Amino acid sequence: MTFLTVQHVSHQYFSSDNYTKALEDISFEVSEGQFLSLIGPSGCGKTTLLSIIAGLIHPTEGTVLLEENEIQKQKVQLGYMLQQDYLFPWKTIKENVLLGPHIQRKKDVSMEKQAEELLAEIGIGDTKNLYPNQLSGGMRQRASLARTLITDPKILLLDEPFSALDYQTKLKLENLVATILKTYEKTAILVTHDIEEAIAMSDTIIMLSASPGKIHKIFSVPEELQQMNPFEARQHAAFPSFFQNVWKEMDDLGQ
Ligand SMILES: Nc1ncnc2c1ncn2[C@@H]1O[C@H](COP(=O)(O)OP(=O)(O)OP(=O)(O)O)[C@@H](O)[C@H]1O
Repeated sequence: MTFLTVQHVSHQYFSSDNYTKALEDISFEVSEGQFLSLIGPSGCGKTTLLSIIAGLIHPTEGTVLLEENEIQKQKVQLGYMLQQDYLFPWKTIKENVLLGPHIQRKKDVSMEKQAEELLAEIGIGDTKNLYPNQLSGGMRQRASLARTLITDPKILLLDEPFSALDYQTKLKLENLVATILKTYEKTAILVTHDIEEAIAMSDTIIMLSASPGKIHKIFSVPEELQQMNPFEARQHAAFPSFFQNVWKEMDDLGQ
């Protein structure tokens, strides 16, 4: 069954004296457990599309359905991971992770145990009583991942979550996120400027063209790369030729 359906979505931003046509007639489907990436030139509407899928922006035209119900008419648990971690500086890492459950009034010992287990699983168990300013950027993004996962979101929306990290940390985090999402069988949509990252992490890549953003091409990542973690995928013989195909297509957009 199709999990998420984006149907004929167009969006315009209006201001007092003009308007910007950000997206035009975007349609695609995502199945449960799929990892989809959105790529395209700067300003092509990737973040706008992610915000529409999150229900934060109402599209000028079209609809987004989750399990056949309009996303804006239901209370869907979505997870968001952004370039900035937005951890609260006055709360410990464990308290930050427990923020979602506390808002949902799930304030019991089992949640605390789950937070600790999650932090341990993503490799920062010993930071639970520290404050965000005592952690490196990569560790903070790990904490942000734990905070997202503890609410058991139906979909994870990832808006360039690794772009502020150094290359080494970024590779480690890509691996961790991909592995965790596979383990928990989560559906994810990643916005990225990085073609390599999109190939290494996802099953499907949607390339948008700009002004307004339209679907230019949908790529299926080669099966053998999908089976691997991002680090292994980058080493595989099929990676460079597929990268070249995607790169050429992006280059042909000339934007
Ligand atoms: N709040 C807003 N008001 C008016 N125009 C906006 C607003 N947000 C985005 N836009 C415009 O909509 C278009 C798409 O922007 P969006 O941020 O979605 O693109 P993007 O592909 O995510 O960009 P980037 O890759 O640079 O992050 C751009 O022309 C942008 O200037």
